[in-house]
Amino acid sequence: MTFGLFDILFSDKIKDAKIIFVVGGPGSGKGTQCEKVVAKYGYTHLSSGDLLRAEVASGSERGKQLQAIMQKGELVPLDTVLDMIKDAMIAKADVSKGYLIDGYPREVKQGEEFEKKIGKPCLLLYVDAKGETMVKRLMKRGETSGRSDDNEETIKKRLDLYYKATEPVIAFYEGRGIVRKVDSELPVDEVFKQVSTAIDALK
Ligand SMILES: Nc1ncnc2c1ncn2[C@H]1C[C@H](O)[C@@H](COP(=O)(O)OP(=O)(O)OP(=O)(O)O)O1
Ligand SMILES: Nc1ncnc2c1ncn2[C@H]1C[C@H](O)[C@@H](COP(=O)(O)O)O1
Ligand SMILES: [Mg+2]
Repeated sequence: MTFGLFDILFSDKIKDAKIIFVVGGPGSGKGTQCEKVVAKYGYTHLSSGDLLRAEVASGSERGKQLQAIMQKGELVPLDTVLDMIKDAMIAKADVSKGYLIDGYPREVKQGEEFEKKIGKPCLLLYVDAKGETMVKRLMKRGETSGRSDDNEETIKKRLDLYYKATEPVIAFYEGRGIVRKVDSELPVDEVFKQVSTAIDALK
């Protein structure tokens, strides 16, 4: 991997910005909590899923390929999603004091590559809910979301993949001591109190 002048300038610009990974199962409430963090703390919310859906909505050839993968509940290639996140971070580097990286890393390798190319997270917010709760929430959300992956078959695949590929991410960062778990079985505002406690504790 080579670093150019541009990468050095980017690293310098974001050196004081907090990077928070927001990890949890599909429908656990990551996006819901991130919106509240944006409102209270003014951080920049970057959801990897939202970035990918924007590419799909653009109608590009790449978007068509991504849609086929997401429809099946599978993960898109690491480089694609990391490049999108990095570009979105660069676009906000002058104004952002903190980044919420929602839905990333989905596997340990994604976390390692992020740290090589962008920087280290200071916190991993683990948004925890039971499998049955997540399925219920997504089935309900699917009535209005328009998301092609909010259907019974794809929800099951997304959940299986979460347990297999993403839960090890939490164990990986627990080893670093930066994981804070919030109980997303509780009402949204109660969950947010726990989220706020974790963010307020950051130096
Ligand atoms: N604590 C909560 N209690 C009840 N409903 C909740 C709670 N948090 C979120 N929801 C609802 C809002 C949505 O309709 C649905 C999923 O929440 P959302 O924030 O979109 O999850 P998510 O971002 O983790 O899902 P995905 O991984 O699919 O993007 O559940
Ligand atoms: N970090 C990611 N790596 C690979 N694929 C991803 C990532 N984030 C989102 N995706 C794909 C696969 C997911 O099923 C869909 C929807 O993501 P969501 O976080 O539920 O909005 O996008
Ligand atoms: Mg979401």
